[in-house]
Amino acid sequence: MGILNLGNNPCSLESKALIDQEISYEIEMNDTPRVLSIQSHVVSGYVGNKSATLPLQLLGFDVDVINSVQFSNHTGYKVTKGPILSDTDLDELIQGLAINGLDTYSHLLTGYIGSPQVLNRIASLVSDLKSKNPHLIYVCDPVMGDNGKLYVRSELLPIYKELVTIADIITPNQFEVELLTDKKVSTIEDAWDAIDILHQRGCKTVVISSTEFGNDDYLVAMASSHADGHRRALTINIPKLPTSFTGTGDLFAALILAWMHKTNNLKSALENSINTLQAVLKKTWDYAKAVGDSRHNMELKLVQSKNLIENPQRVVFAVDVNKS
Ligand SMILES: Nc1ncnc2c1ncn2[C@@H]1O[C@H](COP(=O)(O)OP(=O)(O)O)[C@@H](O)[C@H]1O
Ligand SMILES: Cc1ncc(COP(=O)(O)O)c(CN)c1O
Repeated sequence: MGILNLGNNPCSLESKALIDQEISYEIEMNDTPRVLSIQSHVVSGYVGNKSATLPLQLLGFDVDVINSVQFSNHTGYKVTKGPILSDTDLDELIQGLAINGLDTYSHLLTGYIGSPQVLNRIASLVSDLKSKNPHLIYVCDPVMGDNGKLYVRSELLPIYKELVTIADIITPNQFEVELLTDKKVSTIEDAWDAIDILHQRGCKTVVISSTEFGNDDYLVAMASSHADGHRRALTINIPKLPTSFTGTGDLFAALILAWMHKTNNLKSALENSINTLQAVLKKTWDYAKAVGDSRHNMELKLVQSKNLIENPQRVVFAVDVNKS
């Protein structure tokens, strides 16, 4: 806006300062990370892209959104209605972006995808986007189900088993780890074994959003990465709220993406993500307790948590685990 006022005396010191300021804004804009996020959209509530977009934007990302479904609400309500994106719809959107030169991204994030045909397109999309930006990070949240129940079609599983091998970061929950590895995960050692299987298949960073091994007080999130021949393995205990939420996995994947980019440090990324989630969930649960815990009242209180997302307060901390 300074530039518009420069007409009269473009050589003055003041105007030069304004021009310098404009240039630095422009550089900042060019440096802004750009995420292509392919997940569900819900008209009402906060899952999928509705859960991921605002936090990514608040943390400084431009977010380009493709809605894999447009549902009235998440699948936990009495009914869920709305259209599912087809593979030809996806192809058209990607083509439009490519023709206009809009397909250079720093990150690709995929979450809830309702159709096997669309999920089948993601591997080639990853390689196309990596040909535009070889440094692109692909974060795959293999959204399939929770607590032993699938909430997507079972044909998605074999496709995810392939897809996670080309992802840079994956963020499954405990049930999804079991599905991906065909391995029952009943103890923390089972979980480390499953993580090793996923590393052996090619995934560099595995973050399990939560595990539960019979402890009523804590969930445990686990993170492990192999980078430049160096292994880092972490766990973090999460005080458990006595209820269940929806959209938390989607928020978690978005936060991990954002904080990995901002800190380039698995421990900080895990701590910031978990602490943000705890603050958002506490706000959500306090509200639901006060007004009644209907599905609608249990939707994440994201908008109300703007400051907590921007400035996570670290209350719980990750610990290193010795793994070779
Ligand atoms: N009942 C709960 N109490 C405390 N934190 C929770 C609870 N449910 C979810 N979370 C938080 O949300 C994150 C993601 O939840 P999770 O259930 O693992 O994902 P998903 O929705 O994919 O199943 C966890 O890491 C945890 O921080
Ligand atoms: C449309 C939709 N999108 C995404 C999700 C995933 O939610 P969560 O983050 O809790 O795994 C759900 C949960 N059933 C859903 O119904």
